[in-house]
Amino acid sequence: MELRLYDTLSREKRAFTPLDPTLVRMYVCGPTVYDFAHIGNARPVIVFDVLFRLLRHLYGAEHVKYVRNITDVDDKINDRAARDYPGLPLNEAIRKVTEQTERQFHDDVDALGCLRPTVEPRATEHIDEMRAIIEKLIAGGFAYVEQDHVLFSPGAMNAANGGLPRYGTLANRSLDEMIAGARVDVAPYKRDATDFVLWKPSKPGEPSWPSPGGISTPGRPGWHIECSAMSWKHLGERFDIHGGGIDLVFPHHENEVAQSCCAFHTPRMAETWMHNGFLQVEGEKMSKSLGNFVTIRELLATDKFGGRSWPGAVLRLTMLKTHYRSPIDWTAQALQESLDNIASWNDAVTPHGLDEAGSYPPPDEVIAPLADDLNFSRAIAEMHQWAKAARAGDYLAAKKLAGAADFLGLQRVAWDQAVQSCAADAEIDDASRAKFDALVAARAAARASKNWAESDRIRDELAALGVVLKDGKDADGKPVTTWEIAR
Ligand SMILES: Nc1ncnc2c1ncn2[C@@H]1O[C@H](COP(=O)(O)OP(=O)(O)OP(=O)(O)O)[C@@H](O)[C@H]1O
Ligand SMILES: [Zn+2]
Repeated sequence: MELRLYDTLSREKRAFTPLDPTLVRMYVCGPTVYDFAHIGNARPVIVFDVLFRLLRHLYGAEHVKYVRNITDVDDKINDRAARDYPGLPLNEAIRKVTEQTERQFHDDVDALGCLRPTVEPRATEHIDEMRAIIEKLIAGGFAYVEQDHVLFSPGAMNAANGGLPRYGTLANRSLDEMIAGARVDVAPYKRDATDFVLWKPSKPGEPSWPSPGGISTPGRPGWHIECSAMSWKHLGERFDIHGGGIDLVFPHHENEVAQSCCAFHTPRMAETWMHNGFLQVEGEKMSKSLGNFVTIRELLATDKFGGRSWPGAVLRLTMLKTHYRSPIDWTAQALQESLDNIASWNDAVTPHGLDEAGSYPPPDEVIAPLADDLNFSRAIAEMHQWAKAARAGDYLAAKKLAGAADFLGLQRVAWDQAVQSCAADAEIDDASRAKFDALVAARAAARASKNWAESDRIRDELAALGVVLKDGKDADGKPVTTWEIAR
């Protein structure tokens, strides 16, 4: 079966041909480990997990290598470590934060039915490779040392002749435009506004390593060089697929391409670039900085979103109902629908006595849409058809439904329990009720004083709790706003 994938670089869906069919190589940018992952962060993990499963199916499980890194060096990690463990030396505190966050991340994505990647490299274990790439870039005239920093020069890359891609191609931006649009207050160690950091000095007490480029003081790597180094170490100079969220296209992936292609004198880093769309709340990207996020853990184990906890299979199915490149609006109503789907699938397969832990083969009717740039919703539409037939007594349809669910990682073993635990409509407790009432009142006050920004902020905060606002009229016909759990 032909696999077709959309490539961000060429902006088209193309037939996928691995560089080496005996080892298909995929790299996906992983989490920065300083806090619980939110459900937006789970989207690339789930999307590329399905692709990993598909590649294993098409090429053989032992012929696919999936690398997803762990970024364990970052300012946000340092800040969190200093805040949470003020009594400990910073390096020890950092280790505590990163080890604990990595464990939490694994528990969470395991619960979402994701397979572990073949390799999960940590940035701090690849500093030698980062230094080696930086030395190559300096030697090639693509990078320079200034005030104990090493900077990459996109201008030098585009001035070089022969065989290199032009900087800006992946993001579809021209360097000239970027220069024109650059802010005026450029850091003093940069020759050009578009130059980016490969290596920087560490502050006292921060993690540090011997620096490249003849710099005598110890330092630490920039973020982009980490992925060039880890993909090189585990997949080589060129590999098949590089993935991540759409927000990573620029600057992160653009800079990875620049570093890797200039260091290894190659025209491409990855043959296919794939990016998932945003998971959104009320039309905005779910993100830590906007504060409109709900963690995977909260969804699985608390009633923070939509007034009840949600089984991993329900979260996963909800994620798979939307094409991976389209935005998803994350609502309690969508989760409730997925829960209903799983309940009805459970009813459809249970009478046929299929082995719940057994892995039935995925039907071609599911592989075919997935091989067409991961068309999840067409695959799920097939599952609904089989459920209908299975309910009417069709054993083969039940087996196909089970096979599709197993292939998609929808954890059939947990269906029965999931359905039971969610059967009773969760009661909204008094504390939540009081909190929602207070937020609605605060929003009304903000609107009365024409503070629209605050009123929008509160609406978003409620949306992130799975609560929607309802405009209505009171007994005297005056407009009032009430709330309800989105269902
Ligand atoms: N709302 C979202 N929808 C889809 N993917 C997302 C979303 N937010 C982050 N990602 C993806 O999650 C992965 C981990 O990213 P990272 O650890 O940098 O999170 P982040 O972008 O810092 O989160 P935040 O945006 O909340 O600050 C990346 O592939 C990123 O593209
Ligand atoms: Zn990366």
